[in-house]
Amino acid sequence: MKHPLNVTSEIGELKSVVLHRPGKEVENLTPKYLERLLFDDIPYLPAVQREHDYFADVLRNRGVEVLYLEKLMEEALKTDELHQQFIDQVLNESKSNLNGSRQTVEEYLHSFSTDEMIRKVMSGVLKSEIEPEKKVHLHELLDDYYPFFLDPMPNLYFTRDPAAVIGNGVSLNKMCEGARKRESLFMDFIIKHHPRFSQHDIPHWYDRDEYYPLEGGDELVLSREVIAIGVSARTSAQAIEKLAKRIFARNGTIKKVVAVEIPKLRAYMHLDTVFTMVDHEKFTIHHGIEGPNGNMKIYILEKGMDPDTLNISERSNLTQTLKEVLGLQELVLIPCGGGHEIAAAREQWNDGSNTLAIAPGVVVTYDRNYVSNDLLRKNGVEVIEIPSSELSRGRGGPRCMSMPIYRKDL
Ligand SMILES: NC(=[NH2+])NCCC[C@H](N)C(=O)O
Repeated sequence: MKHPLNVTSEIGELKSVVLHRPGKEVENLTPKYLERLLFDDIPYLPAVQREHDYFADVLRNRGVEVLYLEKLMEEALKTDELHQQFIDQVLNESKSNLNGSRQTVEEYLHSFSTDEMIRKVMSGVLKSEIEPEKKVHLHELLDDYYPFFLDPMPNLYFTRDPAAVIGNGVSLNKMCEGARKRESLFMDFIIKHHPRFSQHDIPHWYDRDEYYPLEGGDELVLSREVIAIGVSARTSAQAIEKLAKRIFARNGTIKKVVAVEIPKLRAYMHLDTVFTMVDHEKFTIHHGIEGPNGNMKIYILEKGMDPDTLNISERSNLTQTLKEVLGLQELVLIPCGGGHEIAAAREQWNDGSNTLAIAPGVVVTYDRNYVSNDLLRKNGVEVIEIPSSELSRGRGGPRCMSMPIYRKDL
């Protein structure tokens, strides 16, 4: 039986991808909770869905199999036992908001069919949804002025982050921000229980119950031998070490993990917001991540003498390091917004460097980043633009909105 996961590069022809179409969860955003829920504005639901459908159609038209997170999840929860197990886990991980109403919320979730229950968990449960007569305890009756029993998960359409496929294994991520911690539950259940995956040997390079945070936007598969991981606002050095050791212990093809430190800023939250691969020797970059003279802190991790050690060596120049680890003579870095002081900052904020490669030299990008898109074309890249007025409000681009599970080997 063919293994269901295969990602040995960022640019190999994309065959299967997991997306999430934004749903009611984005309508549960209000100004008061925007910052905590990691949004800068409230997307208009019909428009954000139209844009997302356009994105999915672009992929399908290019022969990519588009899988939806909630559909996979519904297919995974086939028994009553799994249904119950999922509800239990969601409630356990949402404990602080339940206000003593665990049983009430549990009964409420059980009143839905599996697909509706999954959508409910994603969109959040408002206290006002549950009939007052079901509230029996004083603390339930008292208003604590917080509207949710279960917080909405508006960032779910960024399927890149909670889990990432590397080789034929998965990194089930420990999300850094409270607002996103529960998101990785879905892929965890899918990998364990969906028939497409459950029959296979799928190594876990990381797990969601680890202590140190690691997010998929920081994980880039540069080649069969090399992965790059951002040391960022969301991903810690300790997590990178742990993942590297697990990967090396498996003795597969990956020999190097390149840790790239980037400034810990909201605008640059993950490595893929400032750096993505578009072709064998072409990358987008936002120069704001480089220090004076283009210097950066880059470390190459390799297998040490015994399973518990790593050899770590330092580098300072991104171009040189990429040439070295990828064995390239030439390398082109395509600057976001052409490196112009205003255009670069504006387009980076709207994910101008965040490209999703669907084949070598073919990328999907947001239409609004026209300076970056023109420059990509001038560098011989085929650029497929998608509408982005609403999608971009969540601060993520086409790469963030996709979780490739199968790419053709280069
Ligand atoms: N891979 C990415 N760059 N993802 C972007 C995620 C954006 C999301 N609002 C967050 O703050 O987490």
